[in-house]
Amino acid sequence: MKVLKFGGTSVGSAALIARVADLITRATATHQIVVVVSAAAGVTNELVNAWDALQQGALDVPALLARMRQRHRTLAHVLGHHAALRRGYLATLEETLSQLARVLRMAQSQNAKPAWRDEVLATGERLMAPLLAATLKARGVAAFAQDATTLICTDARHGEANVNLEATRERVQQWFARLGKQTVPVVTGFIGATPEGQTTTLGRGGSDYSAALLAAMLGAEVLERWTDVDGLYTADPRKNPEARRYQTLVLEEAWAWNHAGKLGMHRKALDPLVAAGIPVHVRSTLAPEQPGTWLLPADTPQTLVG
Ligand SMILES: Nc1ncnc2c1ncn2[C@@H]1O[C@H](COP(=O)(O)OP(=O)(O)O)[C@@H](O)[C@H]1O
Ligand SMILES: N[C@@H](CC(=O)OP(=O)(O)O)C(=O)O
Repeated sequence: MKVLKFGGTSVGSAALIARVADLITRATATHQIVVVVSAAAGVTNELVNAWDALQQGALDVPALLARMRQRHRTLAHVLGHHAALRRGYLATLEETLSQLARVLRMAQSQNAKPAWRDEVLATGERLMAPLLAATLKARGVAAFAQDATTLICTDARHGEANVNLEATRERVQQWFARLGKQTVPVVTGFIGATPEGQTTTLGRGGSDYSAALLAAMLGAEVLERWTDVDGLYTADPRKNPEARRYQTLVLEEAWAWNHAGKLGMHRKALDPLVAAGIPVHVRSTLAPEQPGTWLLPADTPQTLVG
């Protein structure tokens, strides 16, 4: 099986979501697939800003809800003429926005708690996973959205929660064993929950870590990390035009560089993969024909790449 992770830049428009759904559909022809998805580009930032404004007593809740509704209604154009799927998604959108409004109003009327901030930040992923699942269903794929709060067990360090690996492994493996081989779960990245069921977040960029946990715990053949650049570079290619793409990296070396902040991924993104010896293939959703970058465990036979 493979785990495919799509970051926010890969699902930032209806056209990109359609492209992502096509990539996933193609992958199901040869592999059992688990998808991990982030919030649409910019949505988590908007939620962070909203929370900060709330702290200063300056948040306009109806205006925020209207912007979130508009953005996701526009993204839902990807469902085209699939009226029932579109209706289903719009109902989920309204339920999720009502939940967001409820938490924001609670936070406005009492001392805002870090747990509520995580509940607010989780909204972006909770709006994207059902949309991508519906888009896959429109292509005949048996997909469903999976809220990761039932899979990723964490402590209560809100904003940057620590994952309980043993509890998470047990849940993830039991959950996966019950899935049909043709079924494609679309899991919300970035979020988990405390043993009491309180939503937590794994730190900004945390979907990389969510995907790595699932890939390691399921013994995936590979974790495909789909993003907006065609691999990992010697420096951030957006800031440094001289940056050069790596074709392959030794996973264990990349792990150290990533902890030093040099590869643009969540700090813990490679931890579970190094421990389990799972390769990573970093690829571009904008240019899927490009070879990308392979991160290979030190003992991988080179013939596996290709
Ligand atoms: N060494 C690096 N190699 C590749 N990309 C990097 C590197 N350092 C930083 N980045 C940045 O990481 C970005 C992709 O990560 P991110 O913005 O989180 O995307 P996603 O939406 O896929 O999660 C790239 O657009 C790039 O600017
Ligand atoms: N949406 C979250 C989690 C994440 O990982 O996003 P992305 O994959 O787009 O970096 C964030 O912006 O922090």
